[in-house]
Amino acid sequence: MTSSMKPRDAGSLSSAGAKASVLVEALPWIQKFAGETIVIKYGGNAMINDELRRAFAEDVVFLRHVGVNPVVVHGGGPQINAMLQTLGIESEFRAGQRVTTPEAMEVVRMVLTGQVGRELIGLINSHGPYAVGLSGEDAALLRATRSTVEIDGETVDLGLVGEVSGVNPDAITDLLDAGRIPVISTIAPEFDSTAENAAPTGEVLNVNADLAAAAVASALGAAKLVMLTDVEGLYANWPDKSSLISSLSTTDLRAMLPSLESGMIPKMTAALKAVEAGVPRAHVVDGRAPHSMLLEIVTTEGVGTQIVPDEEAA
Ligand SMILES: Nc1ncnc2c1ncn2[C@@H]1O[C@H](COP(=O)(O)OP(=O)(O)O)[C@@H](O)[C@H]1O
Ligand SMILES: CC(=O)N[C@@H](CCC(=O)OP(=O)(O)O)C(=O)O
Repeated sequence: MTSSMKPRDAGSLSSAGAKASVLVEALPWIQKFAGETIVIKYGGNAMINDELRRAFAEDVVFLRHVGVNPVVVHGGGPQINAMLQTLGIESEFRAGQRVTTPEAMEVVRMVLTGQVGRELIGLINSHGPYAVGLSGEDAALLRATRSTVEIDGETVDLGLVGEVSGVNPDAITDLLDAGRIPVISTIAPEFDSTAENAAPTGEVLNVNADLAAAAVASALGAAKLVMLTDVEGLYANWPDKSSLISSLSTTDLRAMLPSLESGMIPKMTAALKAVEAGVPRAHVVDGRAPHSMLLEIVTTEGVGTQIVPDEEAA
């Protein structure tokens, strides 16, 4: 060999074959979802380290480059907890949602829109001018009414917590049409009723990010809702790790809902609402594994738990 010749190691052809088969397997899925909108909920518990956050940003940009319209809805529960703790503000969760006082609300808004959202936007935009941050307050994106939860047959007040009562999809589709990637923080102005002509009260409400993502996915007619979290998916007998469910119908999920705990309550309620509103698939995937979201979308096997309409589960 001369000095300009570089040796190729013997195994490189077979490893190239394996890489090519991954790409070829992705092709029908890329074709299926090209031109479609996929709503990706990035949970605060899945943003564990820089490597994972960077991998998430790469996946989102990958999807955009193969013609999919990704819409990111982010959480930030642990990040809000850390800031509340620093400021010495107490906060508790009921049925997986934060009881939100006016004092806590200011922190929720600051952390979600000023910290967590900003960081994601920066990571995505290290690949090009794609991400634009929106809160539910921007361009009348979200409307919300006060939300309560039922615990043991009792109605529990959550304070300044909202459920989405309306979505203005134009605020998102205008950005998608311009080739951008919307990154949504789930703060929403309060309206005094769900009616179209309802008046804003002047308050802003804290909306659970899973539930907001489901409302956004339904309003956009998304092809999928993918929720990244810190477990492999939904376990039938939590915390028994051998009981991971790969697929279940909306009827089976509805039956399971009363037995669910903590963060899985809003997450599975969101999945159910999205699929019942016509989103063909909702998925929960493990955000602690790099590129899990992309694997879910572009591989045949998929990962995590998927929720499908009853007629497809049969
Ligand atoms: N049946 C279940 N299967 C999986 N996780 C469950 C289940 N029941 C409760 N959980 C809890 O739900 C958590 C995920 O919800 P949450 O903490 O709100 O995540 P995120 O911040 O990603 O929205 C898991 O970490 C787990 O502790
Ligand atoms: C009402 C309510 O609980 N809001 C959530 C909003 C953030 C969120 O949902 O974050 P994760 O997706 O990381 O859990 C909260 O205050 O923590």
